Formats: sequence, structure tokens, C-alpha cells
Amino acid sequence: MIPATNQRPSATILFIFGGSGDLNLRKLTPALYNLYLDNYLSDQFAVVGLGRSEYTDESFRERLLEGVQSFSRRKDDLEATWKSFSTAISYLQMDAGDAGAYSKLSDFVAAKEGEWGGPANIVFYLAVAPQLVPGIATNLGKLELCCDKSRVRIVVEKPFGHDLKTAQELNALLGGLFAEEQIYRIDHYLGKETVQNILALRFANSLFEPIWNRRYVEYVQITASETVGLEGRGGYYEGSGALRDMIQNHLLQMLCMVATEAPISFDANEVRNKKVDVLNAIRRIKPEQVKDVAVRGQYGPGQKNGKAIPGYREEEGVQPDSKTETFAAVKLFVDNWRWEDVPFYLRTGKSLPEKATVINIQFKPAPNYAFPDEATENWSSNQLTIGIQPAMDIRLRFQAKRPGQTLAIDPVEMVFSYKEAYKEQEPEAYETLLLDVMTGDATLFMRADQVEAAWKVVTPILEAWESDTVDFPNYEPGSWGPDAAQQLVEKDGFQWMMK
Ligand SMILES: NC(=O)C1=CN([C@@H]2O[C@H](COP(=O)(O)OP(=O)(O)OC[C@H]3O[C@@H](n4cnc5c(N)ncnc54)[C@H](OP(=O)(O)O)[C@@H]3O)[C@@H](O)[C@H]2O)C=CC1
Ligand SMILES: O=C1O[C@H](COP(=O)(O)O)[C@@H](O)[C@H](O)[C@H]1O
Repeated sequence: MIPATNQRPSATILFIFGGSGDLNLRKLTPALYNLYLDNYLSDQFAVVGLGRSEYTDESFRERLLEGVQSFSRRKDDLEATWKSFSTAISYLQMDAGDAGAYSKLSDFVAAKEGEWGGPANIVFYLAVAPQLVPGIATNLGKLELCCDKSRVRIVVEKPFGHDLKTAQELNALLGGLFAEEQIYRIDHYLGKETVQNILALRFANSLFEPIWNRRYVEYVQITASETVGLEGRGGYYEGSGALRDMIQNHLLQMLCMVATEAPISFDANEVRNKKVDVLNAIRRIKPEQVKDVAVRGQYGPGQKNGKAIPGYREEEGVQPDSKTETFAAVKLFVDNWRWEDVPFYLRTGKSLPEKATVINIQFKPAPNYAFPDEATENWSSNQLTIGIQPAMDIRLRFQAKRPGQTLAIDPVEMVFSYKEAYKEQEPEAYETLLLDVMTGDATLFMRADQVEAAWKVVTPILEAWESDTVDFPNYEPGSWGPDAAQQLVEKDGFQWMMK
């Protein structure tokens, strides 16, 4: 996070429920390994993977090594470094539904603290399907050690609830067991360097803030497009869809970063207060308005790069008449002094032409009355483009005089590229987030009210879509989604920046 919290965490025991699962293999252990390489882990660090699968400590480490070999951003010195890192890893076979087994966690903590000669921070990471979360949290809440609010934290993965009601129920349950400061709700987009940099760009420069408002900004677009389809996650995605999976969380969080007022400090609650203000200011969509401000799509079968692609409905775990949207686009307004009547267009989808997350801030046109018509054929307004991924850059488009004896004005770009500016490789989102949990910094995590405010934004759309019929599939794989998504911006006189 932005404040220089370059301290190493103190003694930590990290329990990963879902230790034998995919998230740990792909993201969590590679992130811990990279934190270890960067000397960010305490010398007194232990991680325990939990699951029903059978592993010994040794076979579990071997399994995780495969994950690091495949998914770590660094693996050059793996042979030399894995051995010392992996001594911190152990495995505990248990069924999360077995309340009696939880005493093993307390025993582990007691043994480690005895060995280390003092108390440790204890993190319970729930990398499991959402239906297991209430049971695990309840069992953890009964442990005596969880009474120590200063050193026990619980991390909850997405999805956080299926809708507003279930999110409220989960918040109520967790809130009855843990203090809010102990609960870390993950939104991995907030761990991305480029997303965090939005606050630095806006508030560490005097240049942008004066024009960052309705007087100068025409509209904002946020696109998070993926080329992949479901990749075997049909079972999960069927109960979700693009609006729940991406817009309710990641895209609304990016919108908050763009739209927030300046925090007076980078204290976790101050930053989150400001962001929740944005969510609360988003204009409520009336049921009859949904068709005008929200578009959904589902890809059908087709071809991509000469390869046959099955439609969403043909994917494993998907109903043949599924109504689940794999594409969603919405137009939102933030009704406050800064942003009133500036449209924010958000769009996300699977099986689109590019993997890219990009934010475009489009500024209003400059008056061009002084230039002759022939000089302004290529005239275009200023635009700031924030490349979140894979291109990590910031581009400022402005007009310049083309060299030559005739007056011609063309758009050009000033580019800041992370790759060119910095030699160091940026940390993965999960590295940042795990380190923040271990150091007790909740700034990049969702507070209960933030999650609920985000659900409130999408609820009218979810309800309207639920009760309406839909003609799916309605877009080709490899296209930019249904035609209606183009019309969503075209009817306002604009274009999607990537099309
Ligand atoms: N995979 C990813 O890249 C991402 C995942 N997530 C989220 O992370 C969470 C986990 O996802 P993922 O790792 O993919 O899921 P997996 O299905 O790969 O893993 C599920 C884990 O839960 C464990 N588990 C299931 N039932 C029990 C039980 N009764 N007792 C103990 N352990 C149990 C399984 O262990 P076992 O079978 O050994 O019991 C396994 O380790 C989900 O909420 C998902 O949405 C979020 C972002 C990305
Ligand atoms: O949370 C999720 O995010 C991924 C996209 O993440 P990214 O970091 O690769 O942009 C998405 O594929 C997945 O469906 C969703 O659950």
C-alpha cells in the first residue's frame, strides 16, 4: 500500500483453509515464496495448509513446489531457495465441518509459540468455496485464541455473498465472531500496483486534480476484458455471471479509485470512508431504467484465430439454456459535486478480443475556433489512459502541431511505462495483500459497508435481469460483446476506446 510500511511482519502463523486447492497452488504459495525471496517474511513464520486430501508435510511441499514452478514470477534460484522456504510449510488433514478438529489449530499455535518464545500473529485464510465460510468462521470463533483481537485475523476470499441479502448475512455472522479490524475481505484488484497507483497519480501531483471533475471530464470508461472463456470454472460461474464476478467488486473498486475525494491520510478507515462515499453517491437505477443503462451478453460458439470455440452453453458445468451473462456493460453516474452527470461506462466480459484492463478519462474538447478547419481534421480531445494490465502504463493524449509549413494539428501521446521507468519487477497482487494482512494494514481490503454499498449498486440490475427473458447467445467469441454494448455509448455520442 502507499504509506512506506516496509516493515517485516512479526512472528506469524498462517492457516490456509483450502491449502490443497487451486488458489493456494497458483497464487498464495507463489506469493509467499516471493515475499520470502524479498525478505518480507518474519524469521518466525509458519504456514499450515488444511484440507481433506491426504498429504504428508513432504508430499504437500512437493505439490506446492509444482505450483511455484508453474506460477511464480521468479523461479531462477528455486532449487537453492525452496528448501529453506519450504521448511515453514506443513499440512493438516481435516474436514472443515469437523468442529472437534479445530483444537489441533490451537495446539499448533501453542507449540509454535513455545518454540519461538512468544506470541505470534495468527491469520486464518479461507481459500474455500463460499458455502464453507460460515461454518469455518463459526468454528474458529469458538477458539479461545480468537478472543485475542489484536493478533488474530481472518481473510475471506471472493465472492463475498451472492447478493445484498447474503452479503449482509455473512457480514452479520462474521461481525458477531470477529471485530471488523480482524476481517480482511479480498478484492485482488486492489493489490495490483497499477490500481494503487491511481491514488498516487491523482493525489501526489498537482497537475491532475484541478481538472479531475465534471467541468473538464466528459466521461470515464473502465474496461476489463478477458480472452479466455470459463476454463473449467463453469460450476462457479453459472451461479455468478459477469456483473457479480467482476463489476460488483473489481470494476466498482476501480471506479472508486478514480472518483474518490482526496483522503486526509492513508489510514485504512479514512481511505475506505472516502471510497464508500463514492459508492453511496452512485445514482440508484430504477427498474424501468435498467434496459437503458445495462447490457448483458453471452458468447455463443464460433471461431477464434481459426480455432473452433464452444459457446458458453456448451462448457462443462453450464446449463444448456443458461441465462448467465458472460459480458456486462453498465452506465453509472456519481451524484456528487465533483461528478454529477459525468457518465462512467463499465464493461467486462469473457471471450473478448484482448486481455486488458484499462481506464480512460476523456476530457471535454478544447475550443478550436481559432484554427482553420483544414488544420483540425484529426482534432481529438485530451485523454488520460491508465493501463492496469497487461500494459502497465499511463498515456496522456494531447494535440501537437505536425512539423511542416502547413498548420495541422494531430493527437500525440506522452507515455509513462512501468517497464521503462523501473528495473524492478512489480509484486503480484497477492504478495501485497498477504503482506498487508500480516502487518495488519486493511486499507486494500473491503470493509463490510463497502461490500454492501457495492451490492446496492448492482441489485436493481440483477433483479431486472432475473425477472426478464433474454435472447442468448448474443455475441461471437473474439468480438467486443453484443451490439447493444456499442449502442450504450454511441447513443450518448461516444465510442468505446477499445473496439
Ligand atoms: N483459483 C483461483 O485462481 C481463485 C480463487 N478464488 C476464490 O478462492 C476460493 C477457493 O477457490 P479454489 O482454490 O479455486 O477452489 P478449489 O476447488 O481448487 O479448492 C477448494 C479447497 O477447499 C477444500 N475443501 C473443500 N471442502 C472441504 C472440507 N469439507 N473441509 C476442508 N477443506 C475442504 C479443498 O480441499 P480438499 O478437497 O482437500 O478437502 C480445496 O483445498 C473460492 O472462493 C474462489 O472463488 C478467488 C480468485 C481466484
Ligand atoms: O476475480 C476474478 O478475476 C479474474 C480476472 O482477474 P485478473 O487479475 O486476471 O484480471 C476473472 O477471470 C475471474 O472470473 C474472477 O472471478
